[in-house]
Amino acid sequence: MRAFFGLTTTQQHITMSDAIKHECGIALLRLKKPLSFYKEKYGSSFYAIQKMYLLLEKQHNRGQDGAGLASIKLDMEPGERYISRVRSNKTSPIQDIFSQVNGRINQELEENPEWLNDVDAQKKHIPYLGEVFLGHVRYGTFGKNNIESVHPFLRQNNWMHRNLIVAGNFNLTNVKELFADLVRLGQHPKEMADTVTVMEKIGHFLDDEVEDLYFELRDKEGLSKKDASPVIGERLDIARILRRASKNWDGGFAMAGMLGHGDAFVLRDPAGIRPAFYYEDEEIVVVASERPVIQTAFNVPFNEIKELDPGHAIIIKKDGQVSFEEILEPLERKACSFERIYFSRGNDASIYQERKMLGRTMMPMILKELNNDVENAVFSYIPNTAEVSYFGMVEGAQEFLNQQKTERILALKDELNPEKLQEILSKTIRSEKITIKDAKLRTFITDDSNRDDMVEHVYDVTYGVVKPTDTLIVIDDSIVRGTTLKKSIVKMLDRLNPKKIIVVSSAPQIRYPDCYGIDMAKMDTLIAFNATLELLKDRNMYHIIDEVYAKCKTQEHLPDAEVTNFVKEIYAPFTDEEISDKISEMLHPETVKADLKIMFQTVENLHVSCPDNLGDWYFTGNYPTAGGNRVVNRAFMNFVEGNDARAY
Ligand SMILES: NC(=O)CC[C@H](N)C(=O)O
Repeated sequence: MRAFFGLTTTQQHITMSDAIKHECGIALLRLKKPLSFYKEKYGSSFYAIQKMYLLLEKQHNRGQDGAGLASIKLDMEPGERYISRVRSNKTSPIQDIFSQVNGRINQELEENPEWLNDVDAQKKHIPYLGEVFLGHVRYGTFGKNNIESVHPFLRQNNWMHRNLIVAGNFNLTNVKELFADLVRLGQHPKEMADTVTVMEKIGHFLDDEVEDLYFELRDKEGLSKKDASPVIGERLDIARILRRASKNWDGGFAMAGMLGHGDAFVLRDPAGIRPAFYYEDEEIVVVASERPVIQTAFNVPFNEIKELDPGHAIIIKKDGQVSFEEILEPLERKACSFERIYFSRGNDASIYQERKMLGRTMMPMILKELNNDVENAVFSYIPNTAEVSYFGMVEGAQEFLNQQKTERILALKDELNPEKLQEILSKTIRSEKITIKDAKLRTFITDDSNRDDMVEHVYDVTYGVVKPTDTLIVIDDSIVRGTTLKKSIVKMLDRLNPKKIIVVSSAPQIRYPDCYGIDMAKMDTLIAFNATLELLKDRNMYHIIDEVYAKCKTQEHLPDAEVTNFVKEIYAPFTDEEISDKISEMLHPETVKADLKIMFQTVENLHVSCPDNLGDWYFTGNYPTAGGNRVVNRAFMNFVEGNDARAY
């Protein structure tokens, strides 16, 4: 039964109604020196834990469903704990895990003050005080948000090197097949979670490798079980394990792992869909999903942080040796452009420029809509992710105004006097902070009609800067479902009584589902799809839906490589503009007096703006892996069949 009155956290539902589910973030850190080194140089043996906190906190943009941290202590004696792990799916999960970690550490130090400066004793007794760390922030794309789904996942064993800890930013299109493979191998996975499936896949070949090595050491070198153990750790061929494990993975991934004895790795998918960056010096090796995170946490320059090559793994052996191995043959590079548009932090040196370019390249379309009348225009943005593209848009507007001024000055030439010149030069682009996000807004009463009313107030507006003759141009990073726009933003903006509202999306129309790590797997959650359905109805072309469905259906049993994305056919009869106009119509609330125009970035300009991240399947339907075509057809069939499931 619904609670009638009480402070409920519909905040989540209100502010997230339109937001795309972000990505996951990973952070792997290896200390190359003994703990005493960090204590001496940086004043604390908890150096790595502090760095892990920074690495995760600086990636909190990537996921708020949960967070986790695991650590490995090297060279511990039998019977001593060497693996620690903590996970949380509370409201502020990163805060929660680190307050648990700190709590444990402080408690141990309070109870044993003699350990305060004794690094050896600390390592022996205090949890988390290790040399290899794996952290994760999660936004689920598979299964639920329960604590069992929070990374890192742990596969325990009494053999040190058979302990496997895994965390990833990933989504595979064929998890169900991989799961079936495991069952075929005689395994009995205890849950149907994608991360468990991936981990068990790696674990299976890890076990194999350990066993092979053991028999080899026993038979050829006559080593006892006990003596073989450390040698197995040294000789474990991580690349071979990863090659065998990932052979049939279809998807986007940055999979990170640690083994009980201290080896660690990160493997990136062959199309480079998911990001991974690394940095190494004499003291540390670090891998994270975003570059500036490493820059900030370790104060190192941009060009010293490298991107992990697609299809490659960085492998850090227990002895600190770092190597890079090709695990999967690289495909054409199709790094996810949404990382640049929206997910990743805008303070990355390249992303910052790319986002500005995304705003700037929208200018010709905006000017056309304004009939070049920039004087009666107010430029603004939706906080906070569209802020950078807004700067680019305003720069573009300024450039246009300067051109106009130049032309006027040149036309006046002889008649020019200081007053006239002053008058021309005094014109500026009006750029204002119009929308304010009141993220903390909560509702008291949860019945739906009231909620809509409250949703309207998630954003507030700045009064007094817009005239009734003005057009208000507001840039947003992307428009998925359009719910927040319709229910909140447009209504709020209309209170300022502008003549017209233009909402600019720095991303193109999202027409297809994602299956590589963004939780966007259903067609009818996309406004571009819904608008296209309306257009098909308007023009008596709805039969296309049945035809495409029939075509999808015939492919159901084809191998992935032979599947075609037939969903493209439903968009084919229409121009981008027609779809955008339909979207404008659909997102125009009845009560709003101002004209509304919604315009989207073009795919060409997206590529111009983000030249290294050409992954654009959600806009174009061009999936970089074969499984993508299966997923998009499945998503479409799900829609037609009224099935609300994710399509992978
Ligand atoms: N966004 C992600 O990378 C999610 C990772 C994984 N598929 C999960 O749901 O836990």
